[in-house]
Amino acid sequence: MINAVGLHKAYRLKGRRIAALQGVDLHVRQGEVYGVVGRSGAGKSTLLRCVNLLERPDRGEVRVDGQDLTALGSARLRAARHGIGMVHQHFALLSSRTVAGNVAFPLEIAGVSRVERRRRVAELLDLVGLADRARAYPAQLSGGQKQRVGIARALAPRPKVLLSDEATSALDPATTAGILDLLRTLNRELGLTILLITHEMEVVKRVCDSAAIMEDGSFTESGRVSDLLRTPGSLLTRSLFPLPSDPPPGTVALTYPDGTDEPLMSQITRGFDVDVNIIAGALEEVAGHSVGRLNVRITGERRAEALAYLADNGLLVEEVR
Ligand SMILES: Nc1ncnc2c1ncn2[C@@H]1O[C@H](COP(=O)(O)OP(=O)(O)OP(=O)(O)O)[C@@H](O)[C@H]1O
Repeated sequence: MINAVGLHKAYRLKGRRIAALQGVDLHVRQGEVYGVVGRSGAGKSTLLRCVNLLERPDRGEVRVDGQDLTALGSARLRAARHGIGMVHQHFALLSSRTVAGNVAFPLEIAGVSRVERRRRVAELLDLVGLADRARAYPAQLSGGQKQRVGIARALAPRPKVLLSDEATSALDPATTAGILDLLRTLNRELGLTILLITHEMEVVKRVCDSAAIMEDGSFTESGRVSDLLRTPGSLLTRSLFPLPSDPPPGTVALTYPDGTDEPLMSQITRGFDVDVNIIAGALEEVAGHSVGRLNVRITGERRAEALAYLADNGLLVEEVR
């Protein structure tokens, strides 16, 4: 749905050249939630602005829904942007307009009739759980409610893609969870493709099907979260699941990407005559799936066979040296 290849972007600031994007390839599948996570200054906002061409990349190509945005003139680009909604960290609502007036705004610009606007605004406010606040002004809303208005407004032109620029970073954890769950629901029910940028791993953990880690203008790791959880040495896996203590050398870190239904530990103790001592462990939810991490000491003559058995059964097996 979003395919960006070889994106480069540099800024000039007081005679200094700042390379914000240094060859980013981004592939977001239709209907998935994709998170780009990284520290402040990594280039996340620049990347997002290059995806809808609010910022023109110096080099590289951006395709959204099959259309090469980098090749379009300004009129066709404006039209293409109707297919790409955006929500902002600080909501960007018009304070002089009511909730309904904010959501109706893009529809007015697009020349949608008054009757149709009313119908659509009511539908959108219902969708984001704000049907009873249509006449309120932004100043009368909580942060979470403001972001719901921002989301409803972004969805008004029926975009296929939603870009989220740190949509939850100004919100407290409970409100963040509510907004992320709303994004997940919209993703599932409307088939909306969502690209979000964030500096919080928790956001990736809660909603993302795929993710990339961004550092100094490029991706150091990217892919489906379920695949990254199977990738030895994955930074994302380490950041999502720091083990409770520094794992002692000679132990093994095990990741269960598909939950912990199989009694694999008892199978290896019986099947390979090894002893298993559990040192630390955690079970977490990742985008609605449970993922386990264990740090264990395994001893016995057939230890190597036991580890191979675990890997064959879908576990990521990493020896701690
Ligand atoms: N308009 C601009 N002019 C000059 N430099 C800029 C501009 N926009 C971004 N930069 C610089 O480009 C680099 C990447 O910035 P960007 O905002 O994309 O990072 P980010 O990961 O989104 O960080 P943050 O979360 O703090 O916004 C930074 O060094 C930033 O200072």
